[in-house]
Amino acid sequence: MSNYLIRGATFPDGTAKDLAVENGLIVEKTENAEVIDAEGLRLLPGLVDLHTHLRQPGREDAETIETGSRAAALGGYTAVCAMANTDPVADAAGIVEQVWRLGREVGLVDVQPIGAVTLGLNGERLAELGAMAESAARVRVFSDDGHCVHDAAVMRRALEYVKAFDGVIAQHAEDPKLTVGAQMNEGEQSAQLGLAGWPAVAEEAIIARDALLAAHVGSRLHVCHVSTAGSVEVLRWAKGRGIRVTAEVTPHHLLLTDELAATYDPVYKVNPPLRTAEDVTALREALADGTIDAVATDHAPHAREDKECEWAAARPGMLGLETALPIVIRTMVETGLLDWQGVADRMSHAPARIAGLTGLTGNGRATSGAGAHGRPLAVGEPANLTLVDPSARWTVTPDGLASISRNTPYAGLELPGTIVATFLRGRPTVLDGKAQA
Ligand SMILES: NC(=O)N[C@@H](CC(=O)O)C(=O)O
Ligand SMILES: [Zn+2]
Ligand SMILES: [Zn+2]
Repeated sequence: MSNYLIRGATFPDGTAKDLAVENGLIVEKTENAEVIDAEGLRLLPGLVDLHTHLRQPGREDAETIETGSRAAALGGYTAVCAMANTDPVADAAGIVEQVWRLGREVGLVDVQPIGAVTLGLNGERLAELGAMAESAARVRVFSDDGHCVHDAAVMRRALEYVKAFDGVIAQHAEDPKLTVGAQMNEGEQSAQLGLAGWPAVAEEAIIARDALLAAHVGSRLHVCHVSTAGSVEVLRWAKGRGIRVTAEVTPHHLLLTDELAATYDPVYKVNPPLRTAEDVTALREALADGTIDAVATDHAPHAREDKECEWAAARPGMLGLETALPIVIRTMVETGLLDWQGVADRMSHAPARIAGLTGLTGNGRATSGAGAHGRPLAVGEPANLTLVDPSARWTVTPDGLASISRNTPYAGLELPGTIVATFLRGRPTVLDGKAQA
């Protein structure tokens, strides 16, 4: 394994200095190192994605663990949490172990499987949460994402169950009775376009209910892809009461609005739907003040036939891994809402903490350093690093992305920030902006 000297990089706190890497760790100094000139570049702890759809097993025509891992590394990620809505569903130890192992074989990012909450995502019977937690994949996050755990009694039992191993239930907050046939955000736009609406209350009511359940049970709730100003209010209230709830927002909900539905281009169809400009403003403010803890991509690749069709027939979801940091730079950093320390927190430290990937147990004691993410950029820590050129600008082209799928909503858009290098435990997975293997 090579040694690296990253020279003159600007750390999240704004100081520029050298960083040495040896045997996978950040060290005081190193010799015979490969030197990387990082003057003017930003150094971040390796990014961690709480919400990635890798589609393997089952839809390898849309993405595989290998292509998704490559997209993640190119986006500056060193760890991704793989959603359970695969085919078969990741609702048992054997399947999460398989995903985890395939991730290790590819070796470009750490793939941390998320387990399903209920068997087959059917919302009725709890999956083998304990067996998944005890498996080699060490699952801590459970989610029926794509579906809401809508039965309050099932949600309560799931929250109770995961308490034993400091697990967390990541809820796709959508009251299904309020979104039957929904195609986009319910509001002025949907009325004009004549499309069935997905009202904000369908999300907000479930977040409020689940926050109360989490408080009742004394367990941990995470809210996936928060999309409305009202949800932000509910989260603020819950956090103010000391309820253990965390939340994520996607890059697309920080940038795009429901006006794009007027194009009838299914690339803009996503769950939860793109909302209004007022919602976007509230989400940005909430991410800035910490009401929303983390940015998560909800990277949702879809095969051509599932997107290149009529709006109503198209599957919801958009690509996100390779554009997430640039969108955050554009919406949060260039607007002055978040500094780079904030970016490091919302895209690495916080998501790693929520997913239990920091290598520390709940009481702060170190377990194992090997799988640790979201750690400080300090001597002795694993060298999971992302090097960014914040002043470079690039134009998104679907064919230029590493994903198998092409459903990026940003085609033709110029974005700030390129990923120059990504290091996973001291090994470059991206160098000079190119994936290594
Ligand atoms: N976000 C989406 O629109 N789609 C996701 C499921 C989900 O995140 O709810 C998918 O799996 O395609
Ligand atoms: Zn979802
Ligand atoms: Zn999702």
